[in-house]
Amino acid sequence: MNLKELLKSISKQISIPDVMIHKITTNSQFVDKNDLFIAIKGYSLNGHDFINQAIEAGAVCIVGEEDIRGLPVPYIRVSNSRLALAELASEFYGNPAKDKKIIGITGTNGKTTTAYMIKHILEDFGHTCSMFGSVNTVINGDTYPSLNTTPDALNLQKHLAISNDEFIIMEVSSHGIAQGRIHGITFDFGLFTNLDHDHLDYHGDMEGYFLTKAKMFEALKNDGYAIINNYNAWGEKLSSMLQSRAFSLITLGNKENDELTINKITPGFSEISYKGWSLSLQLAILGQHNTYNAAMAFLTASRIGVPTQQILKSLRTFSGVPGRFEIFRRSNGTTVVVDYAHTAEAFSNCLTTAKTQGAEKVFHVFGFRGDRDSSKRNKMITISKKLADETILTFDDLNGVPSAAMLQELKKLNEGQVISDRTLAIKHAIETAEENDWVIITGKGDERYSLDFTLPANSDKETVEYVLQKGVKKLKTRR
Ligand SMILES: CC(=O)N[C@H]1[C@@H](OP(=O)(O)OP(=O)(O)OC[C@H]2O[C@@H](n3ccc(=O)[nH]c3=O)[C@H](O)[C@@H]2O)O[C@H](CO)[C@@H](O)[C@@H]1O[C@H](C)C(=O)N[C@@H](C)C(=O)N[C@H](CCC(=O)O)C(=O)O
Ligand SMILES: Nc1ncnc2c1ncn2[C@@H]1O[C@H](COP(=O)(O)OP(=O)(O)OP(=O)(O)O)[C@@H](O)[C@H]1O
Repeated sequence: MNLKELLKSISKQISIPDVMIHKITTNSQFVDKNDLFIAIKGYSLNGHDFINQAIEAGAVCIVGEEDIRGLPVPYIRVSNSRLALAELASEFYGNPAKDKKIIGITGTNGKTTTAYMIKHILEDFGHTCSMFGSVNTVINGDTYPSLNTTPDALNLQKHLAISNDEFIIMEVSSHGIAQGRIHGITFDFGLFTNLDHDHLDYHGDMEGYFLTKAKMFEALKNDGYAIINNYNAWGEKLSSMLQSRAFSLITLGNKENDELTINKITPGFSEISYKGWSLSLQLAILGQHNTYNAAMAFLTASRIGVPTQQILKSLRTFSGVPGRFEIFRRSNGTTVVVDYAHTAEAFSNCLTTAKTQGAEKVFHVFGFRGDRDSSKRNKMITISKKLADETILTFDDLNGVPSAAMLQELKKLNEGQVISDRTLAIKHAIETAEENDWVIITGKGDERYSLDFTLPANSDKETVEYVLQKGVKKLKTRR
């Protein structure tokens, strides 16, 4: 694309070279000849510090938000580099969002599961779907690993440009919203699953976190649908905020105005009321929280036009998401669950499910990601100690925190049991548990990477398969 043409919306500078740019990048290490480099102030580093490196590597123009002069190539100063990045990326890829039907899912928990459920229902009915989320990215039937829950603006626009699918189902994280990754995108559907204490290191307090999530609904089309889970108090608050908006507001809850009500949840089977009909919702996966996710998926698919009985049929065959309440059995009968819970409410759902399934004793193994919201840790410990019979703390992704400091923190939080080596902690719990006991491991799910390079980056699923000798003979020490 011609650089002058690309920059016309943000700069009237006549000295912009008349060149075809090769690509846009925000990382000086990836700059090639004739690239446009956009300097972003990051969480830990500042892209403006890498401008000279970018120019040396061949950047023909720089966009940034700091006052910088005397560069050998044109420098365009904008008020917000991240927003400029989103606008330029959209322009560069031909404004791909405008013709797409986009379903945005936000909330603390349940985004991935709900996204998978919607994809499964729509595909069963013959639609094609792209999906951008924390587990992986699926476009035109091909699967790629995901870097972030919500792709950065450049990748998002690129993904949209290459997708030929009828629907785009995307998880929208609060970081993604705050960092302008979805700037310029408009949604046909906006889903809010719930809100629980998380990411307050980034958002300050629950109100700030909530308002960031709520911003996604500013980008909902007037003829679109907001689908909100009012069983969560934050959902109710969001619903009342959205009352006067032009789009349709559809709620899941237990009040008269709610379109779908969950009357009874039993393992694998729930009774729901939908538009006056009494229906039974059957799921092959466990976890009472999954009934809420299924109800959100139901409401979405229903508005898209999938018949009710067809939706219920698809939900019955939904096999779950890797590392989300995934169940394994030891030869002695012990049930082992790998889950991705990161909040107190998610812990409560998991541990309660084990008890309602008849677990005699529940062993709970988990840790905390280093350098991330430490204010939620006490709540998580409290709920684990209340609902589990044995709480075993271990290392999660240290994310740069020295192991000695994390060990000290774990010992302070749980005077009982701390086994720092995650594999050993999991092995200990599984080998101690008896026939009717459950071992619940929360934190890494099937996440096969680590932000830290000091510990092996195995997922909990891999570790459990190794401990149970299910095909994995040797645990890889990927870092
Ligand atoms: C803390 C954070 O948000 N980091 C994100 C950020 O990293 P970054 O490397 O750009 O930031 P940085 O290191 O401060 O660098 C600043 C700038 O300098 C540039 N730079 C840096 C070094 C260099 O040599 N040259 C150079 O130009 C960088 O390219 C960048 O533009 O931008 C990257 C590209 O978009 C993201 O992948 C990365 O997400 C990391 C992996 C992360 O953990 N993010 C979390 C906070 C996150 O976004 N999570 C949510 C989900 C949360 C949830 O719901 O559980 C998500 O949507 O994924
Ligand atoms: N509706 C729900 N309410 C409460 N907890 C839930 C709900 N759905 C899932 N969970 C819990 O949250 C964990 C993560 O689920 P899921 O991956 O679907 O959520 P997410 O919003 O995508 O989370 P993340 O952004 O951390 O990947 C699950 O393993 C489960 O413990």
